[in-house]
Amino acid sequence: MSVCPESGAAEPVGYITRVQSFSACHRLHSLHLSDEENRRVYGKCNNPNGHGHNYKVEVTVRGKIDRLTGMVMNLTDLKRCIEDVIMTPLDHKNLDQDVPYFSRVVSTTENVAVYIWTHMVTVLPPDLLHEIRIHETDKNIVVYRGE
Ligand SMILES: Nc1nc2c(c(=O)[nH]1)N=C([C@H](O)[C@H](O)COP(=O)(O)OP(=O)(O)OP(=O)(O)O)CN2
Ligand SMILES: [Zn+2]
Repeated sequence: MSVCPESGAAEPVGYITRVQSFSACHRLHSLHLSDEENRRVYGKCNNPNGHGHNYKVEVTVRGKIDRLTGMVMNLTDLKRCIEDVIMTPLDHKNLDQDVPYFSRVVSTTENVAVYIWTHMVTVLPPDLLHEIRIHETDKNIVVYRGE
C-alpha cells in the first residue's frame, strides 16, 4: 500500500482481471527458417492445413484503487478494450492470413501475447496494463508483462 504525499491517506493498489475466450486457427511457420527446419522445429504444428485453438486470455491491470469510485478501472471499460483489441481482430480468424501482424511474425502464443499487449497499451490509461496470460490449451499457458 502506498501513501498519498499530500493527504497522508493510504492508497491501496489492486489488480483486476477480465477473462475472454476466442477461437482462431494458425500454422507455426517461420519465414526465417527453411521448410525442412520449420518441419523439424514445429512438428505437427507446421502442417500446411493448420489447426485451431480455443484461446483463453486473462487481461490484468494494476493500479491504485480510487477512493471515490472504489475501482482500479471500470471493468466495463476494460471489456470494451478487450472487444476492440482481441475479439474484433482475432476471433474466428486465421491468424496468419487475416491478421497483417502475423504475415511476418510466427503466430506462437508468445507472439499472440505480445500482439495483444502492444495493442492493449494503446487503448488503456497509461501504466495500467500488468499482464497478458493466454491459455492456448488446458496445458499450455503463456505470460507476457511487456518486458
Ligand atoms: N513455445 C511454444 N511452443 C509451442 C507453441 C507455442 O505457441 N509456443 N504452440 C504449439 C502448437 O501450436 C500446438 O497447438 C500445441 O498443441 P498441442 O501440443 O496439441 O497441445 P497440448 O500440449 O495441450 O496437447 P497434448 O497433446 O494433449 O499434450 C506447439 N508448441
Ligand atoms: Zn497451435
